[in-house]
Amino acid sequence: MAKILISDKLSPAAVAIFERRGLEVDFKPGLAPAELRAIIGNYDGLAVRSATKVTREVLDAAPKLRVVGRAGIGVDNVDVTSATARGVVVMNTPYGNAITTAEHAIAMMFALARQLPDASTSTKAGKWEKNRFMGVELFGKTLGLIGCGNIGSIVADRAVGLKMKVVAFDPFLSEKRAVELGVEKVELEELFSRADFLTLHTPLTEQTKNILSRENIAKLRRGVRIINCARGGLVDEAALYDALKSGHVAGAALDVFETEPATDSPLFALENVICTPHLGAATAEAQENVALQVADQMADFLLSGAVSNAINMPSVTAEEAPRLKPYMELARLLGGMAGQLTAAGGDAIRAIRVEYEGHAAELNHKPLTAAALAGVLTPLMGAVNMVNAPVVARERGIDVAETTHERSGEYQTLLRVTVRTDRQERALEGTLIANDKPRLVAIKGISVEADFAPHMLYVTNHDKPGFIGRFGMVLADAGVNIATFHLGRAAAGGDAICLVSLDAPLPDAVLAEVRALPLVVQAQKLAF
Ligand SMILES: NC(=O)c1ccc[n+]([C@@H]2O[C@H](COP(=O)([O-])OP(=O)(O)OC[C@H]3O[C@@H](n4cnc5c(N)ncnc54)[C@H](O)[C@@H]3O)[C@@H](O)[C@H]2O)c1
Ligand SMILES: O=C(O)[C@H](O)COP(=O)(O)O
Repeated sequence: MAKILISDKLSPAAVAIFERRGLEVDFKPGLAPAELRAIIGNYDGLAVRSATKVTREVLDAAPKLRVVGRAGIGVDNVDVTSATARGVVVMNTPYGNAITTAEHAIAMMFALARQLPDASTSTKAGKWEKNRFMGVELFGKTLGLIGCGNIGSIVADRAVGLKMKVVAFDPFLSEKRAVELGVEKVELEELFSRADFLTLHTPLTEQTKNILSRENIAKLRRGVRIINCARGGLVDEAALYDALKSGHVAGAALDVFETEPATDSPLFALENVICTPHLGAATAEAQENVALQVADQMADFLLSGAVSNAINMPSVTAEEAPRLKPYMELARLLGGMAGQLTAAGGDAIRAIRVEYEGHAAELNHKPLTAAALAGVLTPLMGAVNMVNAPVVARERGIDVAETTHERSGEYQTLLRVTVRTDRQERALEGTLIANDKPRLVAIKGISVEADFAPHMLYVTNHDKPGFIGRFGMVLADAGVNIATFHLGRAAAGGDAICLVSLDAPLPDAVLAEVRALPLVVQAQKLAF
């Protein structure tokens, strides 16, 4: 039974889902990094929020780990590159806390406009400072939105409802979508010069890091108020401090910080700064949403292979997972055979092409191609799986192509995996028999129908009398039992193929004898 570790404070709903889905789950929020490293080796799945740092060291200590589920949006606490390299799927819940976070940004904007936290503190202290807390209206003001994805769009919608003008900078926002949202798409410089309020809703990336740098803060309209409910690191905190002190920035509301937990910061001393401890997603509704969603996604993946909201793998819906399963196996086996034969030749792979014909052409072929790549690359590079295979192929400079052919030939459904090296091109074709049983149907264009078996021997030879008898005798003399025997040839007297399945692995000495037989061109053991 697959085992899950929950290492952050997820809603108990997640535990209930895992248990209902028949998975073993340990709920251990607040583990120190060393404690996490000490136990992570026992788990197939790790569910986190933002507190757990899923570093390379954690992943190194997790040989069984297949999936990291982030109950939330930002995955900057997960080393996705290392996870991908180790074949671990990383998934998040991209919508579950978006409304809640957008509402927090709007709440922060109101709080800034009316200085609510300080006004509340002062009133509770028995002061009645009616003149001290003069606010500003939001009506008619311009809100500058940096990042207009899920959360930014919801913020825009609410701001439009408040009769604000919204200008947005987001390189991936289309004009059409901007019109639908009622926002004006602008360049960053224009946003800087127009915004009365500025709110950030981008992930933290190389491009967005310090997007509000000292230089950019200086370009902002005097008296601007800044809201950051996205990520610390988007704003240069030292520069913000100076701009708040000088009055260039009238106020800032920060939910996120360069270093978290943020327990000490010069910004805390400023009156015109409002801070919350990364509470953007902290509502009962959002936490229930993300916990349920991440638990279901992780359980789907571990139990059926369905993949949703993965950062590093193509999606497979729960409906298509059972249909794709036998095709994944076929793709893996064809790729595995091509990989073993190529590895034996010792040549570097230049290109891999995966073709889909007939029924196979109608399938979601991205995960199938990933399975075929994993099959090809594993014999050459060790543990490669569907998650890391596309990256491994890209890193090795291997061209990967996918082609679909709607027409079907002799078979109603067919996969063809072709591996090209500098010396040769080798294509393997396979189909599914009775809908789910993988069968090899051709090698290098030569028809040869065979089931895949754990131990096989592949021989290419010249099609001349005498080969089959001598070959059979070598195996018989060595006490090697042939389970199935399949022959194919390009033309009478031409290139021929012999594929046998064996009850046990072929001893190397016997393989050497087969290779030494007259008419044999190549002989190679295969294992599946
Ligand atoms: N405070 C919290 O508790 C909390 C909660 C949820 C999410 N978040 C943060 O909010 C961020 C946004 O979440 P989302 O769901 O809207 O993500 P999203 O992916 O839907 O939207 C992000 C948007 O940023 C845009 N973008 C990327 N690079 C940009 C750049 N250089 N300049 C301008 N725009 C750029 C993208 O095009 C995209 O539209 C997340 O990455 C997460 O870090 C924080
Ligand atoms: O990216 C997110 O979803 C938010 O930052 C929420 O983080 P949290 O789950 O730690 O509250």
